[in-house]
Amino acid sequence: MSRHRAVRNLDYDEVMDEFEENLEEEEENRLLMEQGVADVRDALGAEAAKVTKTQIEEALWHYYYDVDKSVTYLTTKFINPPQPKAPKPAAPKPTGKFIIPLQAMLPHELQDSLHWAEDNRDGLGGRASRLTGFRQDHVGFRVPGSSPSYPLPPVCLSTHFHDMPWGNIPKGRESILIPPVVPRCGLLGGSGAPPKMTKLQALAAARKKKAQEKTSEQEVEQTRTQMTGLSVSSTPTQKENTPLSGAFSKRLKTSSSTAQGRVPIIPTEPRSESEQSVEPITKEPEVVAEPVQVPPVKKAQPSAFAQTLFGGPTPTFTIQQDVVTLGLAPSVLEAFSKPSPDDIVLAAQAKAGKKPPAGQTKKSKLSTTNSVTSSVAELKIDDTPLPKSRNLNVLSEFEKSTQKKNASFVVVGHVDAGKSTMMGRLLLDLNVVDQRTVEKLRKEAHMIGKSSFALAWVLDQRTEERSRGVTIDIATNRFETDTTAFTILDAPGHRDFIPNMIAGASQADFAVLVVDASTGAFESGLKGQTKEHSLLIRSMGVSRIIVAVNKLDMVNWSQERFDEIKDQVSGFLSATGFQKKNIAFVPVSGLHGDNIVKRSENPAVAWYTGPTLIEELELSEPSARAMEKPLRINVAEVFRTQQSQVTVSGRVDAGSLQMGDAVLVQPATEKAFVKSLLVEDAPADWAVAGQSVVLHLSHIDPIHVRSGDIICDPNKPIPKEKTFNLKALAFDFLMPMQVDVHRGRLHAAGKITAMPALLDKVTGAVTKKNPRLVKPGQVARVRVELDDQVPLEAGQRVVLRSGGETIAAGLLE
Ligand SMILES: Nc1nc2c(ncn2[C@@H]2O[C@H](COP(=O)(O)OP(=O)(O)OP(=O)(O)O)[C@@H](O)[C@H]2O)c(=O)[nH]1
Repeated sequence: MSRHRAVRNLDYDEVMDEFEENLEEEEENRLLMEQGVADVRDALGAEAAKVTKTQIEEALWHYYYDVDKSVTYLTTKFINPPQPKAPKPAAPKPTGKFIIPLQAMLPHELQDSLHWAEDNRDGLGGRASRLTGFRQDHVGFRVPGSSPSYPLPPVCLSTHFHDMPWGNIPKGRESILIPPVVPRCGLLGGSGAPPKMTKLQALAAARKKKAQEKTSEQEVEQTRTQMTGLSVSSTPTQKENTPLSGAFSKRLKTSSSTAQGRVPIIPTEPRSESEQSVEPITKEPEVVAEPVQVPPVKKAQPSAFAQTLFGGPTPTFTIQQDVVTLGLAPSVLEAFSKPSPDDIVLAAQAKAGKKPPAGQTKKSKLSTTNSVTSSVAELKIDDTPLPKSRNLNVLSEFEKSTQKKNASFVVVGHVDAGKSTMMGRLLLDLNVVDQRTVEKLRKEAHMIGKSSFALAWVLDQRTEERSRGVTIDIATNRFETDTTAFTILDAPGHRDFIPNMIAGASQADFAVLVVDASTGAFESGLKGQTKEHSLLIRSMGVSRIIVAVNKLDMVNWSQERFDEIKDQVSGFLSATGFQKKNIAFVPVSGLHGDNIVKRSENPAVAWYTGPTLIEELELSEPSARAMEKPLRINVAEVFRTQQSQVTVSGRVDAGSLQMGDAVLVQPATEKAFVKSLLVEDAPADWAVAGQSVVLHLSHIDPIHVRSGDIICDPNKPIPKEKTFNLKALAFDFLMPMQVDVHRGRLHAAGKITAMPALLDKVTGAVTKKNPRLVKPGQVARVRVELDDQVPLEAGQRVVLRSGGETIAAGLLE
């Protein structure tokens, strides 16, 4: 078994613990020796002067502090040495029948020394052989590796070598043989005073001996497992030698620490067979007379373990050495022979952008590449200069301007009530759309059997809308009268597209409610979206409404029908919250253009002398503008243009802005700059509340801007809320339930968590606390909790829907 394997099999923690314990025992041994010397001197009496203290100590050490044996030995050897016997005739040389090892001819002290040396071939403490009871008698000596053992007669060197020339020493020059009590070769390779055998050395030797007997692969695997679980702390002293940072450096430090503190780290070359031989021992000192001199002994190379325990040549720490001298299995060595991919990445990061070194696995390369790619992708390097601001006083500019007043209205009503056709007619008669375009649309509509939708196609421009004959999303268009610039928000009437209608209604100053006057259509519409749209627009703050009683041509312009519808709708609208002064009725035919822009020339409509639709529109005042409040723009659409990767359209709900302004996008909380802007589709330097704008933003990534977001003043941003209280008008039964919250283009999932009170519709006073149920038509304070944070603030209007139905709408408190 190699020394490495033996070292691996040691439990280093246990060894070190015992080493510390034995330091204390060293002191006990010293006291014991002093006491023994004193006892021996007492026993020798006057003869004690003939021996030195060193001889006494060696005797005591040899006989394990046995005073009697030590006295006998000292008396025999030093005080009353036996007279040398006369040389005997030459002994018969051993025959070839019995080959007796030379060791067997040595005195038992030398035999011990020889065994001790054998035990120390590889540098580990062989003195343990004596402490562990390994004593060999010179009779029946058994040579390891040879068998059988042969009983031999006692021999002595003087007898054995009596015929040797150098053995014929003149009598006067004879000296007394003092066999070395402790051999000078071995563990530490020292030649000075014999070191004491400590328990720790004995333990190490015993374990080595034991470890040598273990050779199975199972034990190797077990050792690997133990090494894997080995846990040691790092020491700062290794930091100087391990300049790498990160996990790799940490592991190096740990490894070094382990080696330094517990494991031998000096790589030692395996000794040659010659070095491991017992040849030096065979040249051990002869039995010579005084002076006592120990012949030079070849120094054994101190073992790595011995160096660790007792010190030795200054070790040289290198990373590779640390790993190698751990004596790990090849697979383990391989695993730690190179920096791990993580270490490489960390090192590369530390070196700021240098290429990772080769040798990584494909997987690590891929992950590193992905990481770098994503990092690069996340880099937002917008080196375009910031837009220059003219630092205008926008409100002052607005006052000085000669712009027409802006007004936007949403066109609502039941599906197929004629909303798009009516707006098409309006644009046609206002020459916003020329007759040629309408003729073209008429032909196209005719080709698919939808000739009657030609005017509607002026606004319904999507293929699906045209093929299906229904409006799907809000269609915007603009026209101007002498006094006002109008923005049309043509909303879908189909119930499936209510959220889009809500988005349109949120941008409107007032509304045009289109009612189909044909037989049966009005009634069905009243039960359908006529009623729902009316409730919604009122709940969303629209206070002015123009009811266009359409398709009267289909009922021969019946005044009765008109009056009937007027009565029913006005009653309903009043109940919804519209004031009578803000409700207007106009008998029209969108398809034929009666009373849209031009007063009807049909005699059947002579009974109506009131304003046309366009006149009613002009009579409608836009709602109050919150120009002096912090900037709030409700983002309707986000798209890409030549001017900017991030272009948004929407309506300025509050405040003002100008080119070059910094803005904040919520809920992303991302800053951007207004590169340029359009107001009512025309380039402008500034915009104020109530205007529809298109903003070209810079210094922001498109992923941070979505429909429904709020662009706001970065100094006074709109808060992001997850819960809010709502003063809601119930369209359906309300109770704690899941709801969808709609605000403009924003849709957010949430739930009604509480209904603190029922409120009076007019005064807003609490009429009942904590109702279990809110009935349709009642107003209540409800608490809504959202799944995610949403930019919300008091004064905003939101709609609650559930299961595809509008169940409530109201005002944030
Ligand atoms: N006779 C007659 N038909 C009309 C009039 N206005 C619209 N229509 C017809 O009504 C049908 C629906 O018209 P649209 O304008 O698409 O109705 P809408 O309200 O916009 O429909 P959605 O937007 O899908 O809800 C078309 O066939 C029109 O020709 C009208 O004044 N008289």
